[in-house]
Amino acid sequence: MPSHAPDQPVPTTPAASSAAGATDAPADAGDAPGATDATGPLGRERAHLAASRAALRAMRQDVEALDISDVTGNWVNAKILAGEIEVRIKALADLAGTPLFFGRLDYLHAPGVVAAEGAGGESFYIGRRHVHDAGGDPMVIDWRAPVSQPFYRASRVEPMDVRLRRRFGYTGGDLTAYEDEHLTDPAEADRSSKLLQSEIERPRVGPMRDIVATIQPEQDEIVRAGVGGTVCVQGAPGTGKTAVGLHRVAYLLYAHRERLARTGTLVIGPNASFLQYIEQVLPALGELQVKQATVDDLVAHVPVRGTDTAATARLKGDARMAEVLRRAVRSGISMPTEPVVVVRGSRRWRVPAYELEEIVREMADRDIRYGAAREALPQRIAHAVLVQMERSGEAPDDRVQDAVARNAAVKAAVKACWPPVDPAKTVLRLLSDPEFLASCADGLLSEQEQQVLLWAKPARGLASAKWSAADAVLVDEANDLVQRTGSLGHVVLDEAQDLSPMQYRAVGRRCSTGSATILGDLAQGTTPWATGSWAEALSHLGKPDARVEELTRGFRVPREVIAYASRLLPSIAPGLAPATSVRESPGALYVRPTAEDALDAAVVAACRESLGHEGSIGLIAADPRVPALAAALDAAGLPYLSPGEETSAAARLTLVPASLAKGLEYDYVVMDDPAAIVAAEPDERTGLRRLYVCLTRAVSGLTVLHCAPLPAALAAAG
Ligand SMILES: Nc1ncnc2c1ncn2[C@@H]1O[C@H](COP(=O)(O)OP(=O)(O)OP(=O)(O)O)[C@@H](O)[C@H]1O
Repeated sequence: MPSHAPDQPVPTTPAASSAAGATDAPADAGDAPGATDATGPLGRERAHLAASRAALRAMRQDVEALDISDVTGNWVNAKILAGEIEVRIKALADLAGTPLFFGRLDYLHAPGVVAAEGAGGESFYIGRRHVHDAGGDPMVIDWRAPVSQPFYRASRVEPMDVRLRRRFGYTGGDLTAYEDEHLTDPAEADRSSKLLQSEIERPRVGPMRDIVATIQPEQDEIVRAGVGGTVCVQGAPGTGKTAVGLHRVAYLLYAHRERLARTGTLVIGPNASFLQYIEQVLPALGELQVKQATVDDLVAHVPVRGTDTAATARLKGDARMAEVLRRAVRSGISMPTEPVVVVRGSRRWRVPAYELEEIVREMADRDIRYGAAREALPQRIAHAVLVQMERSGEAPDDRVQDAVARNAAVKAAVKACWPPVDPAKTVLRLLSDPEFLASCADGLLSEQEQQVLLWAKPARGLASAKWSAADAVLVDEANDLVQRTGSLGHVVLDEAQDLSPMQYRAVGRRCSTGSATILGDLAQGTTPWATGSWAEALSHLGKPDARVEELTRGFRVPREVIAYASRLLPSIAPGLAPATSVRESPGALYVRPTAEDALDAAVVAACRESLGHEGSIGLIAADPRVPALAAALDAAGLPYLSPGEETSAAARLTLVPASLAKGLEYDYVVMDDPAAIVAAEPDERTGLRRLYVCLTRAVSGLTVLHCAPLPAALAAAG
């Protein structure tokens, strides 16, 4: 694949930079290739970039100039329209430093036209958003459009009617290089892309960025999977799961904008600092409306002030709790023993107990929410009264039925046989009242398990209850039993391996009529209830038929580092294959034993050393070690950030507690004592998994400092 950089050095081999660009002017340039910047192929591409920028500015000015005073009849409509215009103006903002296009496709034939002798192919520039000129002709095509797809998928084996695929290289905001592939030219050798490689190897600073210019074919298959189906992606660290999930939302919003704008989309991540790390990816792709939340945010019906032991939390997250809660919510249902007598004027209407029982039993047998059944019952009883009225020659209408449904006797009967339920109070009672719990858990939970569930100090009321995070999930389930939770159009669930069955259910009801993208790595499961298989997780989510895909090519972790971390795999996830690394640099890996009293100083020295390199530095340590290391950094005068705070060229060092490292990445990682990271977890397997997560955060280099012996798997061989 030839690369070109007529005016500036780019990361290509001398052989690669010598040729084809000069003979391969853009298809629309018409004249012969020129030698100078302004008239040569690069010059013409730059001219197209400048013209596209101007066109985008004009598009934005057109929207800004819109006068809506005449078209909106009322204040509310005007507000809504003004809001939409504001969103559009923001989406059209030409983000400084973000290239407007990153690729070009020259088709052999006009898309959609059957091959015809001499038919002129069209040329398309592929970018982050659609740009058109004053006449409406496209200057840049959105990467999500069907016509852009071959940019990601076409190959020599299947060129997809593409004659030329061109990738552009930028330095800052300037177009400085391009690289061509002539997919139908049998004489051209297949070579890996230098621009792609340099993008992958690029040092990391700041929040996560989009990968729209370099999405790989196996990733693109997932990104463009249909909106109707749920996709589950198992992938080793750094294989691009998060990136793929975010680009998939952007793709779906493009392909099904109206439907998803109505139903909504949501990205669920493990914690607030992770969400901060990824929050700029979708806006950079022009998508400003996607909500982000943690699972805890979704179920925040009660204030969480308490904690559970691992055993209690695991049991509260067990799928059997769903049935315990169902019984608890419905525990008040009882069969009527008295008739209902409705007095209207001089007449009394009597619905006998056996008829009421039939109505209640039918409601109880039907799969409708407790609250919906409660609302329907008065109408059903009123209907029974109306039938009697009709039989006796009256002709009651709907208003009469409504009046009967509101009658005090009917209300009292409903209250007695189908009492109102407060979800939080129901859970509170379950966790505080041994007899109530025993009656709801009969045959489901052993006596011992019931003991584990009960609060040591029963709560007196909602205000004093010390709810834990797992309790809040139970309240969410109870809520849904009473009133159906609204479903969004699409939900992306990242780091999905860590959820409990009850948490999967909570996420599942938020996409019950939509679809989901489930992303995770079984080897990175660090909760006591982490899932053992995707089939199990998907069935709890209510999506048992989801397609499971695997990504194995790692874009983050260099070869030597991933090989070192993968030594842990046989003990933490025996079935999983280690990831490969597409990074060319093997990475720097140092493992340094240190005396215990010299550890802090050695860590500070390693941070200083790493700061000598370009890019971000993450100092990862067991949570209990963080205060001591913070003090050591302070004493050494090394400023540092917390996870979630944005790294910049000026502030590049982040002190990361091991529990927050998941999903993040740093150019250089300094790891404090691995044994302490393992020891901070409730059991060894979880500890080794946490260590695996921490070891796989490095993009360019990893320095491990240890005073305690390394875990056996790491110390062994190599
Ligand atoms: N096609 C690609 N081109 C360039 N960079 C990529 C590509 N795919 C992934 N990356 C980069 O690789 C890094 C890892 O990606 P990401 O965080 O999405 O991986 P992950 O599988 O979610 O990792 P983890 O399991 O650790 O959470 C990111 O910096 C991402 O931008």
